[in-house]
Amino acid sequence: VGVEDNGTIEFLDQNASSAEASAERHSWPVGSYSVVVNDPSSASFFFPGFFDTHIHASQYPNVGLFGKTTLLDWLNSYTFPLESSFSDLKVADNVYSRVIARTLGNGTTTAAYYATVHAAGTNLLADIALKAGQRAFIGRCCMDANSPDYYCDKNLEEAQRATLEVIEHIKKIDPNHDIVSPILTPRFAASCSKELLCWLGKLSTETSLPVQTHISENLLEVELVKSMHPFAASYAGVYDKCGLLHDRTILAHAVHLTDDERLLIAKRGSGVAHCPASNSALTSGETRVKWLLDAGVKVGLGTDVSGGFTPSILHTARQALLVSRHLSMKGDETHKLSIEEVLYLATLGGAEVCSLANKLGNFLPGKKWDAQLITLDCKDSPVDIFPWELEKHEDLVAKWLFNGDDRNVAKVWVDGKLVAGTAFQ
Ligand SMILES: Nc1nc2[nH]cnc2c(=O)[nH]1
Ligand SMILES: [Zn+2]
Repeated sequence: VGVEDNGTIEFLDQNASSAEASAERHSWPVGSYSVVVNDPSSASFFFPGFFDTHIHASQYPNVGLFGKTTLLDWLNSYTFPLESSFSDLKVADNVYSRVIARTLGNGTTTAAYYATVHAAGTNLLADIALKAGQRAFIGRCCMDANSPDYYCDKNLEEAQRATLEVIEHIKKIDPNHDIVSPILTPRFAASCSKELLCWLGKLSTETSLPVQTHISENLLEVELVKSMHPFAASYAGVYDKCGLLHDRTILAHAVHLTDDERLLIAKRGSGVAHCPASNSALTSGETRVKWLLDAGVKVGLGTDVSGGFTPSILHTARQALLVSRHLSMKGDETHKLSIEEVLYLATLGGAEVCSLANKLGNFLPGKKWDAQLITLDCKDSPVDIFPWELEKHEDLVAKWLFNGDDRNVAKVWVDGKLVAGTAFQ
């Protein structure tokens, strides 16, 4: 793969014998290129970097901790107490550094992060992502209603001020948002006033900034939203009436949508972050991914750490495949997702949800080199490969999906730069 200095993919050679030979064939002058070559006789391959379209960076210490709770009691007993501790920047620094190192090491080259309500901690998350070289959408969590006194925006004005502070900070550290971008983040309709939702919708229209939020994750939550916001006919309608449903909006979960909501979301061009590990852990339900795709809704994968127990998108893709089979066991085979389909959700699907498919998501020349080098025959590999399997590329990918982990991620590039992996020094 020939990559220009600015990280853009210039060419792909299926049969390159060496970097030099390949560069010469494409008339690249010596020294002006960077060509990465993979040995086809090894159990290794390049793969596009993963997109995590929904992850709460601040909840990383709680991965695996959810007991038998469901969404609303989980928020009160596990989540809000942890997030409130991010008023301490030492806690924020420790957790954010580790979650970024961990996700990058698992091949996540782009992540849409929730931080907490704290502006200073959220700014720190942006600093850490930029320094580590991970593409990141950074959201300060807005929550001015129906939230605990010890952890909330005290009023509308406070939510507005803190939101603008984070946008300003990120503009300063990455003016063109090449690597880190702010994302407007109403936590969910059940924790925001109508005034705050509509202010964020207006801000999004004026600035073109993206939006992320939760939708229809849990049946009790759906009822709560209905009672809090009777001005709209549906959960999706609340966001729509406030100008928050557009083609830069990421909606996490979307488990219990009605058909009308599905069509509205498709019409507005919003994307869904499918979070299968979280939906199983918190017994939220089973998102009908094929049903969404059939209507033209964009779908990517989200770990939803720490409703989800794994920071790995590979593991999340595995969960997406299994959840689709649980849906199909109820009698409708059309729900079943293939290996190719869940890996599409993990990469190009995620790029579409993040409105980045024009520059990321696969290896078409002209796109950016955000990539992983996967090696299945590495030291301590969790995957056993047999000699007769080396030529069967589809089988190698299947074995990787079901048994691989971060030990198989040898190198991770973002924007053409090597940023992580077991071979990263
Ligand atoms: N999974 C999940 N759903 C939410 N709904 C509102 N907040 C949250 C959260 O932190 N995690
Ligand atoms: Zn979430």
